[in-house]
Amino acid sequence: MDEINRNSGNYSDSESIVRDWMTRDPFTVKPESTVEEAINILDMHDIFSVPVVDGDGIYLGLVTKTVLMQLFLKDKSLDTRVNTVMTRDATVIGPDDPVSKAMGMKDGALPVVDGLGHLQGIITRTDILSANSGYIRKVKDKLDSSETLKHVLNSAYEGVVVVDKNCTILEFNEAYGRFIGKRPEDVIGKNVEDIIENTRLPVVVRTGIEERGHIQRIRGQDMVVHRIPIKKNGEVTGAIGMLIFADVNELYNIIGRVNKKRDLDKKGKNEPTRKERFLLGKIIGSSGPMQKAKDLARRAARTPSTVLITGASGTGKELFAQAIHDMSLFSEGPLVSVNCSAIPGTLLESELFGYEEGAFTDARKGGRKGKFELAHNGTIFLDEIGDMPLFMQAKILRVLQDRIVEPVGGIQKRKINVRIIAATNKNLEEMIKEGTFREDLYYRINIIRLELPELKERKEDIEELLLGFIRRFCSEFGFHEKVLTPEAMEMLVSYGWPGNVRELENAAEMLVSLTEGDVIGVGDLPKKISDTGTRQNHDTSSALKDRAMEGERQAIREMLEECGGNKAEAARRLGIQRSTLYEKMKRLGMD
Ligand SMILES: Nc1ncnc2c1ncn2[C@@H]1O[C@H](COP(=O)(O)OP(=O)(O)OP(=O)(O)O)[C@@H](O)[C@H]1O
Repeated sequence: MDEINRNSGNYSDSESIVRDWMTRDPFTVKPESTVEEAINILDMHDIFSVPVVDGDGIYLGLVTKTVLMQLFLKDKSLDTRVNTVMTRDATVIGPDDPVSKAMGMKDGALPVVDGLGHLQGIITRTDILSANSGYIRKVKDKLDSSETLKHVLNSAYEGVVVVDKNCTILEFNEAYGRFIGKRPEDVIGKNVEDIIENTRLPVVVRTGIEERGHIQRIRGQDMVVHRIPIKKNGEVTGAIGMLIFADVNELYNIIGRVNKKRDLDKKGKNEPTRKERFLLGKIIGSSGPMQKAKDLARRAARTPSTVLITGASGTGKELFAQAIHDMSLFSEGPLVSVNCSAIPGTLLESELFGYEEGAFTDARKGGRKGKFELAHNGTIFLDEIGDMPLFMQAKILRVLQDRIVEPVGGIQKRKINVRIIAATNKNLEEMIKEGTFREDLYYRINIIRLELPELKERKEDIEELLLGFIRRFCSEFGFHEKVLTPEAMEMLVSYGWPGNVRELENAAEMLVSLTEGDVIGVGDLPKKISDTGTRQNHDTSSALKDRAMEGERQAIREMLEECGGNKAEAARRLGIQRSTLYEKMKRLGMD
């Protein structure tokens, strides 16, 4: 039997295989069939040849029209059995052979015979034609997609280089070429080490381990690169190198933008992020003015704009400044506080701007950095800015405008990147009228204005603050948690708190430290507080309190409804601790 290259092919995967295109279950004749029977089959089905197969499906030979014609010429009987006249050495083909091997066949169809000699089918000229058109389509698609790939590579903003296992460059896009100043056609086919300095693609090819997000210095510029091995059947056949950003600063900008966007996305229109919730959660108080202040702080943190925090002493200005810094894009940098009223005017300049060596008699060797420079990439908190002498007001105007500092006695100016938060308990508008505060400076700092109300204007917060502070001090001092009697609480709430939250915090500390036992009663309160708790005051304040309590009840009820009764979620959304919510509900008779 003459086989066409059976098992000899090392054909490409995409080439058509006989098994996929042959005609299965072809017409056959038995060896004992007569020539007449064979002629009938060929005639009836208009075919050129018919295979002869025994009872076990084993292929024996082929009866063709040519052979039969010759029989007629020799006057042979129609009863002659086909096994005596069939062609035994006709060409056959294997089911796993490529269709291309069947091309150029003589007999119209080739029997397809497997390794055990069984007839699997026949492959006709029509089968070959179908297979070929399928193959051509596949090749065309492939060509199209490689064109598309080339186009994608060349329009990519990132540099891309592809090497084979010998580190020879196979692909090299235009972006990479622009960056290293070489044309792709000049580098393809060259060894990558001769083209790209410090390349680690050979290492990746050798180890098969990918490297993502590495910094590589190319042409004096730090680049972020990925190097990815290409594997086939577990073996490394090459690697891809990608230059991701034109320079690392761009990466930082992108990270900043991504973080900002993530924060914006997370807050779904205006919802605080987790970090914001955590930081603002440290600021106790859920009264309307406090919620407004927290919301403004959160929004201010998302911009680099200067913030002016105003409010009486002890209202939490510094606490808010800290929270804004912690929530802002400057939180990776330091928060540097300067109390403008505590530093003598003469020293303030060198304190803020630093000085160069030899700037004045006592100047430290090597000079000293000022607070503005120390706050570089972070936040500077100018506390009590209303107490800054006029000559200094003029000097810091320049920094606020251009972010440029000039150390005392220095000639070199320095550019700084800093977020400014100023605070004061003074009435700056009045000071401008009096001529003690510069109007131009005022407009420079009064960009985002956060006004913190006095405690007496948000009495609803007093209980929450007291409970929070008492809990904190008990835990700090290792005490069992102490509770206030309702009368003591009422008296504390009706007190005026001229020193605001600072005074209240100190009072809570004193009460926790000095009260014996776990219950803090009216007798434990400082005289100034119990004295003001007269009946008269008490009457007016309790009417006020009733209204406030009803307001609170309603707010809690609504939030609980919104949260499907989930108290933890309701507390979170109200911006208070879960335990505070429980305590409040108990006090408001909502259990
Ligand atoms: N809402 C609050 N929640 C918890 N603690 C607070 C709150 N407000 C203020 N405090 C605390 O009260 C104290 C005084 O606050 P802070 O120093 O921020 O006030 P200030 O307005 O900057 O005061 P000053 O004007 O006197 O500098 C601090 O210990 C602060 O942590």
